Amino acid sequence: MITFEGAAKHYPDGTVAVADLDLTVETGQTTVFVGPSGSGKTTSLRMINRMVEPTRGTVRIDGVDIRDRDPALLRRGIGYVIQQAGLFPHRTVLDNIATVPLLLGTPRRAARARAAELMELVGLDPAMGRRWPHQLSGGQQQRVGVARALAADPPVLLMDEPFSAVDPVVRTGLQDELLRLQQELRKTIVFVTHDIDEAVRLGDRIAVFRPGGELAQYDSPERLLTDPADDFVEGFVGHDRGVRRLSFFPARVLSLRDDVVFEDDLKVEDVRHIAAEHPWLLVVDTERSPVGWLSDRSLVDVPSGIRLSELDTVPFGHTFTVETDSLRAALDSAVLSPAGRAVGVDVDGRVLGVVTQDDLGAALWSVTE
Ligand SMILES: Nc1ncnc2c1ncn2[C@@H]1O[C@H](COP(=O)(O)OP(=O)(O)OP(=O)(O)O)[C@@H](O)[C@H]1O
Repeated sequence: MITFEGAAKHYPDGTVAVADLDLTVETGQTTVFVGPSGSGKTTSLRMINRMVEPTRGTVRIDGVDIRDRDPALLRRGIGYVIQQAGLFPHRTVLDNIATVPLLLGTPRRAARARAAELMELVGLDPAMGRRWPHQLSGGQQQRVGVARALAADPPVLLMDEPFSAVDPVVRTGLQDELLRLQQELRKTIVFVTHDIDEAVRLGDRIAVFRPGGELAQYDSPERLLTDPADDFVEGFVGHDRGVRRLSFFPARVLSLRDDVVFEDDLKVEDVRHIAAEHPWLLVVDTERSPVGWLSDRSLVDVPSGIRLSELDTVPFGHTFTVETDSLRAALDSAVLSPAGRAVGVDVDGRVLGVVTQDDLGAALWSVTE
């Protein structure tokens, strides 16, 4: 447990970087510091490993005032990951990861073996260990940064905007990887970001900072979206927080219909009676992978005997996974679908059914009211 007790940082020029911070970071959880630029997130984070000394107040780790700890020893128990990884350019990837164990006197062979294991843990091919940092993509470098921070197996991990320099797709992949790692490792993570979506995705608890280094709200992601403490937090979490909240409700509450789903070896006359009542039919192959949408109008002039596989279909858009996705993913799937309907699949990508906008609307009202 990390506790800030009235911790403040004032600079001689009068800047109040952090004002009287009282906050407890729970062991084994991910706590996210989020807020606009200059609101004191990084300063607060760096108080934890004594890179910044508070001008007032106290920071404790497991009850011990960190001023009573030797900074070098303290930092051995605290991994630190920064934006753009901060790798040593003239060391191979493997030696970058092995930096701390080597400093602590671990024999080179053992340190490199451990580094190779860590590469696998963060989703990198250990064969990349012989490369130089500049020979990796930005996302791969961030993974190396995470592996390096984990090398001494510290109970605490500080992450300062670690994923902000990579593109959104890579960023989502890195977030997924961190969620997976955290399931396994249960470190005490403090993560700084500007991005409320990232905070909601990764945080067990979120601390929202406001300009002037004040804590505006400290809550679970769901509480933050449901019940923002004031106008500042409401503005910061965004006026679309209603839609964001849907990420906390599972898509499996939806009722899916499969009476409009047809395998593509059927003939047009087998489906005409359904098409008379439904504007869109979903065609799947014999493995139940989605093929595309057929509109009722597109069947009008098609002679009998033609198989569905011979017809042009409209792209099915993107699917949602019923067991693991949220209502937000289902809504997204419906909104982006040319048919205005969401396609629900199982974890192997087989179609379980479709959800119409009416069904979706009814489910949204019932869970969020
Ligand atoms: N050495 C310093 N001297 C004076 N002011 C400083 C110093 N270091 C930081 N500050 C100020 O303290 C405030 C908080 O900075 P901090 O880096 O903690 O903010 P942040 O929320 O992490 O911002 P960002 O998201 O832009 O990184 C800022 O106004 C910054 O300019």
